[in-house]
Amino acid sequence: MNYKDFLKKYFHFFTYFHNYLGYRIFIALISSVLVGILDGVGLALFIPLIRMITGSPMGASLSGKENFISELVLDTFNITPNLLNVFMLIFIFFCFKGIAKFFESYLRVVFQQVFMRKVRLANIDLLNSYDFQKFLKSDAGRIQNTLSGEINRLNSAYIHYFKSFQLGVLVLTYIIFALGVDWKFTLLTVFGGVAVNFIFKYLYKRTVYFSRMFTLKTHFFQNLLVQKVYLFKYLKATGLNAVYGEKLKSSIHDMEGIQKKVGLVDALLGALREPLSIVIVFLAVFLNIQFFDESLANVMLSLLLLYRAITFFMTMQEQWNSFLGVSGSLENMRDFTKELERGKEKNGKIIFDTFKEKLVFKDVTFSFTSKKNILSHISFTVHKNETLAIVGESGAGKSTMLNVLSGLLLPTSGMYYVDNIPIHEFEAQSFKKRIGYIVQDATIFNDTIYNNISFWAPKTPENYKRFLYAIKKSAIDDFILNLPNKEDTLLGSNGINISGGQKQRLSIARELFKEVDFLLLDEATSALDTETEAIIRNNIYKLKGEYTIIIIAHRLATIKNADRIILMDKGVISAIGSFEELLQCSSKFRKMVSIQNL
Ligand SMILES: Nc1ncnc2c1ncn2[C@@H]1O[C@H](COP(=O)(O)OP(=O)(O)OP(=O)(O)O)[C@@H](O)[C@H]1O
Repeated sequence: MNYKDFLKKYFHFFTYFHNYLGYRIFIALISSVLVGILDGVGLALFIPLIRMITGSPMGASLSGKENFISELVLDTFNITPNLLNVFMLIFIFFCFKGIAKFFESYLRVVFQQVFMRKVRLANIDLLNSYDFQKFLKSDAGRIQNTLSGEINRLNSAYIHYFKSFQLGVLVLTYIIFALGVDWKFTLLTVFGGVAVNFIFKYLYKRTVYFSRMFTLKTHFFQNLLVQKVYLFKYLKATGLNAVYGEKLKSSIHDMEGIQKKVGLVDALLGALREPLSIVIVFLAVFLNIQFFDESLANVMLSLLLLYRAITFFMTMQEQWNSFLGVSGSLENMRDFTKELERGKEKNGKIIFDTFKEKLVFKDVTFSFTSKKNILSHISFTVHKNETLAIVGESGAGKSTMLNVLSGLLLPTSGMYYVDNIPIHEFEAQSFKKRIGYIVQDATIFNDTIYNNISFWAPKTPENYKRFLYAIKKSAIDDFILNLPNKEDTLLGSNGINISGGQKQRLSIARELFKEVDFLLLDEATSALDTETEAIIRNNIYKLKGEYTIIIIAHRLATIKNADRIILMDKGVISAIGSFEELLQCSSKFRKMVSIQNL
């Protein structure tokens, strides 16, 4: 077993931090050990000091092994044990401890920031490259919660974990010192401590369980909250706001209930700790005097050292329980990251520069599950700058086809070629950059019109020229340039509200601002009134021949001027051709046309 496997098996929390912090974790640990040693040695030097000041019988017995630390230090540095020298030595040790403590505390904060940054950046990168199909199955509340609230709990987990570790080092240091003074008494006390820890183990387990439950409950709450904001209008308009609000409130009560339970366990641990420690120490003192016949002076000295060890041990337990209380977030984050890693989209190596010739579907089948094909054996070709429309009944597979065309979904079988190269051989991002995607719900960001369209591109003369081109092509230029603040007008919840048609034109402008080869429109104009729809439709057709356009629309008027139309029926192509050709060859199409009075 190599050291990584060993760490993984016995120190999985440690391994998690180690994955992000690497060598830094050892620097942090060494600095903790140093603080512990300097503190312990500094304190041990008080023993000769007490002896010198009091000359007490307790001090008199403190020579030889009982005094091993101070003897060692005095011998090593060849120092005459007088009051001033010992005092100076103690002072120097505590100064060194101060310096070590400073570095230890500072490094803890620095490494904590490094850890949080690395976790955040790694997960955001992974989310960027998360496969769309996997995303469809994921829980939006969980994603949101993990990357916001849960990440703060992870921060607390880091702090508590390392504090526990540092305190553990101090406990060990004092136990070693106490062992040097009176090993029998120390061992008895340590065994007692270990025995009591078994009682605490059950309580620790409960804390871990509640921590996991809390994470799950917060995912659920976030999910409800996201939907509450997203569906606000619908919920408000239908009076369902109150009912939905009750769900949210009940979720808040659930979270509160769990946190109260964590608090209860924590309070129990806190309350039990001191009485149990007293019992252990008392028993150890009793056994020691009764059976080992050690002098009370030695016991008292070990007790002094053990008192410090016990104090640190109790604080360590508190920190550890606080760590366990948030450890659910660590497990959640680890699982979340693994899930994102597993769900990484397939990525080829070929950089897609620009579209040259044709898109070819060759016997493409797509299914979400093995049970049902959503697209079955589809074959067709789209030539550069052609305008292709896809029509068909609801659920026929039109959006799925567009998702495959855009590379969001990969064929389950068959092959999709772009300029004769299989789609999965392209570097995904470079292909997707060449796509303009316009959907029914126009996407508007809370920012200025310029930023909404340029996607935060700097306002250089070149970009501004492109901006003017985009707003002109999408027929929104008059509206924007007549606003008091023109393109600097704020949109969205922080700015002005604009109509559905204006939003749609803005989102078309955003796609035209980008240098794209393809314009994919999925029911982009179906939410608009006929007049606005006609305006946008004309604008889109003005782009004919400049872009390769693929349109899904239920309104057949929208697609009348397309070069070719694909009629989908239950996942297969029922007919393909121009509007007139389909009228000739497809009774289904004729029926659709007559229903829409075209
Ligand atoms: N994420 C998914 N998981 C499983 N099945 C899905 C998923 N998305 C869509 N489907 C199924 O795929 C089929 C085709 O859906 P698709 O959205 O492509 O149809 P469509 O023709 O665009 O319909 P509409 O006109 O109503 O938008 C439907 O039966 C749908 O239930």
